[in-house]
Amino acid sequence: MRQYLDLMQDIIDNGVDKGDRTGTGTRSVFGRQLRFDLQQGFPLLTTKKVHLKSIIYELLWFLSGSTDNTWLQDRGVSIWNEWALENGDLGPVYGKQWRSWACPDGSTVDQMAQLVEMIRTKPDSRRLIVSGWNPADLPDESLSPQENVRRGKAALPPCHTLFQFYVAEGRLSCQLYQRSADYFLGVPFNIASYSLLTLMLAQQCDLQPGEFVHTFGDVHLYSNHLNDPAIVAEQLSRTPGALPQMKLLRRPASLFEYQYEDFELVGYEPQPAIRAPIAV
Ligand SMILES: Nc1nc(=O)c2c([nH]1)NC[C@@H]1CN(c3ccc(C(=O)N[C@@H](CCC(=O)O)C(=O)O)cc3)CN21
Ligand SMILES: O=c1ccn([C@H]2C[C@H](O)[C@@H](COP(=O)(O)O)O2)c(=O)[nH]1
Repeated sequence: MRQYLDLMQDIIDNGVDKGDRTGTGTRSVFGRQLRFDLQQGFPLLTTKKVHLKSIIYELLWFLSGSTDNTWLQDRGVSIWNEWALENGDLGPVYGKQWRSWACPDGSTVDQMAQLVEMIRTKPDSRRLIVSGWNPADLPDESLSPQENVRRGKAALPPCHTLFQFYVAEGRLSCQLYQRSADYFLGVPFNIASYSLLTLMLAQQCDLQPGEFVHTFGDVHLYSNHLNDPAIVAEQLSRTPGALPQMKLLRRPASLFEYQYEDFELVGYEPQPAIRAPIAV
């Protein structure tokens, strides 16, 4: 995961200091890419301990089509708490767009089910795409996440906006376009989440995993992470270790039937966790 630290240094060296929606302030660059060969191990950061349980449950939550934060809270995952209404509602976020995108005629599109079917039947297709970006459901940036949810909009617009798959020589690769990336807190989660999704889809479609290509729009370090020597500087002072392996212990009947217990991470020996405040 040397490339993760290299892009962190790139943001520090080449970034521009800007204000942002949360009022925290960021240093950012625009347009970057990381690549991970999924045959070389599972790309979970080793230079800090990453809480994989939250990542797995969040992905299973997206795949279930839920947009209710209480599903996560019931499983001990608190990463979406700051954006939800008291009843757990987050508005039409990822789960809704992935599994039941609303059409003007009242019908819905299950983009994930269609994706599995397309990879199986038309692996050479150049249309193996899922979009979370639905302009009809976008929040008003001048209102709080909760106020947007009350008005039927998403709490946040999707950060991982669009992803595409590619099949060649029996391998399945995934490229994500992430429009906005909290490099210290969000990105380690996003890398692991999409890598895991690619492993699951490969298993479901009888393919081997290929590459995860992570393309960024606005990739930023929040100034409170950057200016705290115990956060970004500490991360950069550490040397990456060997990557762990992710084992899928069972082949469920569909993409939508995986359970937390189906995943086993082997050989993860991270350095200690680094706590950081989240910008809301
Ligand atoms: N500013 C910001 N950054 C994000 O990454 C982000 C948002 N907002 N809003 C929506 C979701 C929520 N995500 C989050 C939220 C919290 C953590 C976080 O605090 N991570 C801790 C561990 C927390 C845990 O797993 O319980 C970490 O040290 O990685 C990570 C991603 C990703 N997204
Ligand atoms: O999966 C995620 C979700 C969110 N983020 C970050 C990126 C930004 O720092 C904020 C979202 O704020 P916007 O003003 O909507 O861009 O959350 C992430 O990195 N990964």
